[in-house]
Amino acid sequence: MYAPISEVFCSVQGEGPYVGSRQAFVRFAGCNLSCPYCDTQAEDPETCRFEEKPGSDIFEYLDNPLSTNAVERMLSSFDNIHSVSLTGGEPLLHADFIADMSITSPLYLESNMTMPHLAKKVRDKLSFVSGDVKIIPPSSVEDFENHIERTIECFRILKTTKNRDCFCKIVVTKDTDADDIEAVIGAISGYISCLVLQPVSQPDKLPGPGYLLDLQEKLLDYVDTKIIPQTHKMWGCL
Ligand SMILES: C[S@@+](CC[C@H](N)C(=O)[O-])C[C@H]1O[C@@H](n2cnc3c(N)ncnc32)[C@H](O)[C@@H]1O
Ligand SMILES: Nc1nc2[nH]cc(C(=O)O)c2c(=O)[nH]1
Ligand code: SF4
Ligand SMILES: [Mg+2]
Repeated sequence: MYAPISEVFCSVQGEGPYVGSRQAFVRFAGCNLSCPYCDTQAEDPETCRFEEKPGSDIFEYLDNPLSTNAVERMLSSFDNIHSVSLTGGEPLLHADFIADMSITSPLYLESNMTMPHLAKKVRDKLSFVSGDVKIIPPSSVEDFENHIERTIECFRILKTTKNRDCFCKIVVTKDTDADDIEAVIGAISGYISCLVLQPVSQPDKLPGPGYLLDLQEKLLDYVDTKIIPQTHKMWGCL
């Protein structure tokens, strides 16, 4: 199996409840959405950059697409990791590649949770699911109701079990509608271990602290709700 991958590196998880845990990251190229706040390049790159020594800022470049064997070889150079983060872009677009991967470290999926038929293909391989709910404007998604139905179905498929921790992250901007969040959390609260409200990184789109704290108070009626900003950007690591 082959997939376009933009980077492979070792860092610590900078978001959500596992913040600070040492991870290897595999960033798949391409996405089915275009969230207005997205901080990651969407296009398929010709090469994948591989930072063999963590934090060195020295990269080796490999031609895309990469084989599962090539990715497994890169990952085997990283020691003492908690898990391997599969991110992107949207990693579920490469569900067959993920299903084909054979590594001993636990797999941690970062997904936009919009493609339930692909979620089914990888369900049994995942130990951690960091599932986003994308509250995005009509310009970014054709049919919002159907988008949310598919999101709920993905959470049902990838829900927390005795072998898997599934939690939810929502990027909150000053345009995010609290009622939209409440409706979807009401539907998925039984599937997740917690909800993380992730304030958007762009300062001009940031909601005020009062808005976030009111939202947290409301959502705590449904599920354990934390407010955690991205931390990796603060200290300049990948
Ligand atoms: C780049 S995405 C890749 C995985 C998947 N496509 C998704 O959106 O979950 C990884 C994480 O970064 C978050 N993210 C992207 N842009 C952001 C921003 N400007 N501020 C805060 N979080 C952001 C996403 O919401 C997601 O939780
Ligand atoms: N350190 C670090 N933590 C992360 N958590 C989610 C990331 C992502 O882009 O998916 C990410 C990332 O790119 N770097
Ligand atoms: S789903 Fe993830 S990668 Fe795709 S545009 Fe949205 S934030 Fe970016
Ligand atoms: Mg990121």
